[in-house]
Amino acid sequence: MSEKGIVIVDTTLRDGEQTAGVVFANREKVRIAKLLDEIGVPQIEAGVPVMGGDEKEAIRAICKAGLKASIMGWNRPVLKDIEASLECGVDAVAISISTSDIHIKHKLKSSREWVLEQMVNATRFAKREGMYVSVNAEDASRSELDFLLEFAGAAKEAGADRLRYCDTVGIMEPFTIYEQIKRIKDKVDIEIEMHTHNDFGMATANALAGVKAGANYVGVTVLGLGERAGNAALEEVVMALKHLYDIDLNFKTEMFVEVAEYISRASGRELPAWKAIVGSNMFAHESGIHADGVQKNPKTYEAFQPEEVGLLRQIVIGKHSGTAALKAKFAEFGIVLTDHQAQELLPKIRSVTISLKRNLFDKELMYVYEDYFGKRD
Ligand SMILES: CC(=O)SCCNC(=O)CCNC(=O)[C@H](O)C(C)(C)COP(=O)(O)OP(=O)(O)OC[C@H]1O[C@@H](n2cnc3c(N)ncnc32)[C@H](O)[C@@H]1OP(=O)(O)O
Ligand SMILES: CC(C)C(=O)C(=O)O
Repeated sequence: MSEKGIVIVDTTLRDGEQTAGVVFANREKVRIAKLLDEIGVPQIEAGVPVMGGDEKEAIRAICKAGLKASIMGWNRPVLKDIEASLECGVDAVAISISTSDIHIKHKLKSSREWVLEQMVNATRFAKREGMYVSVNAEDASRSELDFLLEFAGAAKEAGADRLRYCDTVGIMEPFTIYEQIKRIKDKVDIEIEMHTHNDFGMATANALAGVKAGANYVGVTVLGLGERAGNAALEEVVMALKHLYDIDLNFKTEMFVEVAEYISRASGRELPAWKAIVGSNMFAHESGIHADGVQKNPKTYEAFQPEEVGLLRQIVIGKHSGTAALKAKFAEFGIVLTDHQAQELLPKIRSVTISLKRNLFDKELMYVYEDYFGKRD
């Protein structure tokens, strides 16, 4: 594990907004930045200043909002990009260029030498302007390692503060990414940020593997929003660091659901019930054995306490419920079911849930009870 503290870099406002079809209104961008700042994000990548217009205005407004967080603008290693960032008032710039031959040849239609030259010149320029500089190796995971090392070394020499290792198309897995990050850390004395995409569902695991290998910055987005299958999710990385790696970044995690719901609304993207950490099913228990266990001790089927992320525990009565859940549910209505009554009621409830193809609401449960045992006094 890295000896340096782990720093979260949230890019919901840049890579998150690059999700095909997503647009945040300017006031939403500012509100999101304030929320991220409030929960404890130390660095916010606010967008792409060279786009101009609304984007530039929103970034400028975020810079003027008096936040504690560092505000970063994303740039190509191009003078007009960096000048646009400076005009917004950011204190940090991402200077991004591809290091893989596939990108260099087919996208940039250029050479490795050109890539190095652009990156070095842009980094020197940004440093002269007093910026914190993160040099981004786009498509690092498909780059030849020797060239990536040369790029990292040149970035360091030009004054870069860190290297952002980008698994741009999300093709890495944790064991390989661990080896790669370790190699870079062994060869070049530079801090590393993990920027991982989720094309194979491994963005969070890959980010954590990078941390284990010595990376100490982790790029994330709320809900894992981002290009294609998205990025490593803020809520997953922070909670995994806390509970699996014992690294508590002191985030206001109890606001995670509020923030996730806001981003979901602002992006027009669903917050799935089964979403790790913040989905409404995280602490909903239907299966009889689970509901029974959780009532005896929540730790039996919960990784952490629901309040820690702003959720509540729920016992759901459905097809897979058992008698312990039924008794607990009816106790909430002030009805004490005997073991015998619970056993009699269970098959009736099960058959209603099957015919409705869903769990039962409280009122429906009472109707089944009254149909069977008669109306309560
Ligand atoms: C992996 C990532 O997430 S990278 C970040 C991607 N984000 C975005 O693209 C969102 C914001 N982008 C934009 O608003 C626009 O694409 C702009 C303003 C950056 C550029 O717009 P345009 O000038 O119209 O160019 P367009 O988008 O069509 O094409 C991109 C150009 O940038 C070049 N380019 C791409 N990456 C880089 C780079 N890192 N460094 C230098 N040039 C680059 C491409 O080769 C292409 O140049 P060409 O027109 O000479 O072939
Ligand atoms: C440009 C970088 C930072 C990126 O978003 C990626 O490679 O996925």
